[in-house]
Amino acid sequence: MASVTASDLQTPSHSTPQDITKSTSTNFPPINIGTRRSVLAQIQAQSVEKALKDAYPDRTYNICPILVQGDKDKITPLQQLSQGENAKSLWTGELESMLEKGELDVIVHCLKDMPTQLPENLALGAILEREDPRDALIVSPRLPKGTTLATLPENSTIGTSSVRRAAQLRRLYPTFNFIDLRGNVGTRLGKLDADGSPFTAIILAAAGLKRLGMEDRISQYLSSDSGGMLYAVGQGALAIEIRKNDHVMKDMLFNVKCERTTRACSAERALLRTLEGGCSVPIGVETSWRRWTSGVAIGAEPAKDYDRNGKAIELDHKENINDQELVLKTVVVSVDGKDSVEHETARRVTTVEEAEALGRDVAKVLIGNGADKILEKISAEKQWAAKKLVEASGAA
Ligand SMILES: NCc1[nH]cc(CCC(=O)O)c1CC(=O)O
Repeated sequence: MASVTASDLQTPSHSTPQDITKSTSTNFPPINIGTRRSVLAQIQAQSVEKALKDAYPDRTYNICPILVQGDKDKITPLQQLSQGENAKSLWTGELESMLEKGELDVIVHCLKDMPTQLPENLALGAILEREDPRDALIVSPRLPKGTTLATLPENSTIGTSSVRRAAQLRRLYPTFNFIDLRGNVGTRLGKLDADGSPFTAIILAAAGLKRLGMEDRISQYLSSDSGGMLYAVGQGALAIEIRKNDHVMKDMLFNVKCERTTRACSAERALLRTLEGGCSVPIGVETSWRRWTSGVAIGAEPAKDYDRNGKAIELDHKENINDQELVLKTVVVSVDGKDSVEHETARRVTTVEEAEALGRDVAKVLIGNGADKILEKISAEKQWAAKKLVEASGAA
């Protein structure tokens, strides 16, 4: 069988999915979807497979769960594992080299875990519709259901390995203590629930729990108007990584991506890129859309995707996204929670480029208001820790 090249399949953007798959569909090899091995990762890969299948029912798909380095080593502390050179390759190295070699056609990621800079020959192919982006509070079974951050005991011990979550919580609740907690969702819940557990509560992304059907464990959804916590850049959204020169896949993904999520997350990622923050930097964001007419935003409250109980509110997708403006709330917090800079702004963004410009502009405002000093201090401390680590391993 002659191999199908990208130029054979170049189709005008107005073409329907059938135009691409029609007649020659049986000649196409399956689309190999790479993912990590955890249950959650595989559920996420299945939702990407479903999105692709809905748009291209004639193609065949093959989910390939891969055991990656970061999942093999569960003993070395995360921050140590992800120092310097290892930082990028730890979770994505194996998958990306398989994608480069053509053994995979797409990789499914949580957008939150994707670096803002990708390897030269790979690209972010699409961002899918966002699941609930908020953080969630899960309390010990020894506490009453419905316990909130505000009603937790004063000296509660919170399990999280996220610097962003801990920093924001330290700022709001200076009496809380924090213990590192890693592993997949099941492991973390197990550690919270165990007899003699040191944890009063843990924080997890609502998205992961919802995908696993475990949202009944959520005691409080955290947001700017409930709990005062902002989420991580890209949280709750799935991203598809492809080869940069794979124009066939690029065209296919055009019918799979969510424009609303793509614009919001593009603003968030441009902000992060400009602030040069990795996943370990305490930057919180919250994005939403609200109606915009001729320069006048209607309604003081931004349109919410989810109500206070985490129930999805129907977004009117017939409403033109270009008649809305993107509201971007941001916070940068020092690790000890003592210093913070916040900024909120709204702007109509009709393209991804405009969304990115919004993110960069907000980053500049944050820097101007003192975020640079907070981030410099964090990066100096990180370099110090890395140096100590090298010294310690040299001595061993
Ligand atoms: N860093 C781990 C990670 N990466 C993405 C998610 C949540 C799911 C998502 O954001 O789509 C999680 C777990 C967590 O933060 O609780």
